[in-house]
Amino acid sequence: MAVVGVLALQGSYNEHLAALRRIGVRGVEVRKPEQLLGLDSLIIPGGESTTMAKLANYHNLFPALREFVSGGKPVWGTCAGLIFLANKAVGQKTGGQELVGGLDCTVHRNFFGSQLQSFETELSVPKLAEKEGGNDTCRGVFIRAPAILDVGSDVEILADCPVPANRPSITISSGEGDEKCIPKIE
Ligand SMILES: NC(=O)CC[C@H](N)C(=O)O
Repeated sequence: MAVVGVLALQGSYNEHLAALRRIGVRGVEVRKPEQLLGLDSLIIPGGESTTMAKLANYHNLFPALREFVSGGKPVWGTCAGLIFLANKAVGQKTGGQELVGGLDCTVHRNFFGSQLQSFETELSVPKLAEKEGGNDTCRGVFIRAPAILDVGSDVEILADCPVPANRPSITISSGEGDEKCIPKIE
């Protein structure tokens, strides 16, 4: 049976492990570099990416995570996990944070604002339904969520969501002076 690793440093790793159990898939907690060996795929859960990065540094996990990602096995990052996988992140805390990288995109860490601007919405995912079966919509939960600002030409976008009208305007620092991030509103 395939073994799915779940990065278990901080955040919603228990929920991912419980979801895997519910569908009869073996999930294992990953906290040390050697625990990545022999996994068939990896989930990096949501949580708080700065804290997660500090813990990953403490456990010397970044080199092994990068090796796993570049090895080409499936890796799924939700929320903070997505931030981990992005090649570039903006809106970081002072001093920045280390990223695993591998996904050719730029993310904004807290694009939608504070916890109060968290929201749920129905996402249209026809391409996913075509490939995997099931409904062509799926409930999206955006908890202090990041947004993907741009992607490389090899990235396939399976779903997107309009920017909510109540999203606060955020000033982001690109490292080359401050700039205003003005999202496309559909
Ligand atoms: N739900 C989440 O994982 C939120 C991620 C959070 N914005 C961060 O910077 O890590």
